[in-house]
Amino acid sequence: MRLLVTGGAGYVGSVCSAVLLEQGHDLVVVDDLSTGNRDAVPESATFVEGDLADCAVDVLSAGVGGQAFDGVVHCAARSLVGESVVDPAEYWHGNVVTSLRLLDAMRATGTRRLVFSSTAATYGEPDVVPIVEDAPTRPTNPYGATKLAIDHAITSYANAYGIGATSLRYFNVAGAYGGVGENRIVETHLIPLVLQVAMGYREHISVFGTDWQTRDGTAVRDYIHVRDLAEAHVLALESSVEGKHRIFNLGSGEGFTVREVIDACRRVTGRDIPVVDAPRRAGDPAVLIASSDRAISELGWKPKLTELDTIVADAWEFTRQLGDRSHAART
Ligand SMILES: NC(=O)c1ccc[n+]([C@@H]2O[C@H](COP(=O)([O-])OP(=O)(O)OC[C@H]3O[C@@H](n4cnc5c(N)ncnc54)[C@H](O)[C@@H]3O)[C@@H](O)[C@H]2O)c1
Ligand SMILES: O=c1ccn([C@@H]2O[C@H](COP(=O)(O)OP(=O)(O)O[C@H]3O[C@H](CO)[C@H](O)[C@H](O)[C@H]3O)[C@@H](O)[C@H]2O)c(=O)[nH]1
Repeated sequence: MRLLVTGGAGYVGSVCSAVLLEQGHDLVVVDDLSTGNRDAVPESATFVEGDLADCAVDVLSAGVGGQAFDGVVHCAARSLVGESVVDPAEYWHGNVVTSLRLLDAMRATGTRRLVFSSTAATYGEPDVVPIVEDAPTRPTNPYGATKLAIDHAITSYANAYGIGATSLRYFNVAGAYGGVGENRIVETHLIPLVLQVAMGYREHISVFGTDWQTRDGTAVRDYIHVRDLAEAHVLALESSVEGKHRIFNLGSGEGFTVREVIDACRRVTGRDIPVVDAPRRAGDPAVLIASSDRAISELGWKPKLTELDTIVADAWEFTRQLGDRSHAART
């Protein structure tokens, strides 16, 4: 297929691009490099630097390479929970308006397949874990609200205009693949931050909240390897059904506390990782664990790299290889 990957210079988008290229697809990547890295885009993809909100129609109208597109993998977004609380306009415009422009461009150009990076943040604080796709959606921050709004728009566009769409609700993505991993200018995610401590770029890791109702008082998350995640995108594109919007949760189905993740990082790196207990972070739910049963049965998805130590080991390998070239080493 000839595919457009939005946000393909970002963490998830660049790994998805690498895996789609391995499967023989032809790719154009659009990214404004607001949080992505140009060198994360695979060499064999055509790269267009620009804001998707401005260039979606031009790119999809066969503006690059002169050929129509079969589908879009839409990863581009603003995705920092805390920032979305402080600056929601950036999120409603950057995520919702931009995605509507993309949907309109798909409609105008007859582009039939869409895979969208949705999130566990659409559910908010769950009543029951593991979380199934029919669980109530009550996002606790503007980031999750914008992603839910886009999911609703996609449902309407799919039903009315015949797009075959899939929203993949990722839980906590981690690990690395093909030389690409987490290397953001502003890093807020637990595993890359802990590994930065192991590298000596930070003095300690802060544990946000030690009084949650969990086995050790710290918050529980479901970590999914980015390689397994990318595979779900391939399956979703291949099985797309015109006029239908499907939603799938993607996680490993097992929850780990913040302290358990730090212990895994100590095991894998063999390094000292000092910890400082800190207050809860605004907007954080206590426990998020996915039920991925629907993706397994309907998409035929088979996550293979589900061990936490494997996920951390791949992230560590990437972090070490990147070394002084990382944003963390330079700040
Ligand atoms: N990382 C996670 O744990 C996680 C979990 C759930 C959902 N998601 C979603 O997955 C997607 C990718 O996340 P990520 O962790 O790779 O983030 P990221 O910040 O590494 O990647 C996002 C990319 O999109 C680009 N971008 C943003 N706005 C753009 C625009 N208007 N035009 C063009 N490019 C634009 C950025 O430059 C960046 O390269 C996001 O949609 C995010 O909401 C991520
Ligand atoms: O320095 C830190 C960073 C994080 N945490 C804790 O570690 C856990 C995981 O935090 P992350 O920031 O790594 O990930 P989140 O669970 O906040 O969010 C991620 O997963 C969500 C879905 O589960 C959303 O999709 C979101 O986009 C994505 O960043 C949370 O309890 C957080 O409070 C710390 O204790 N210290």
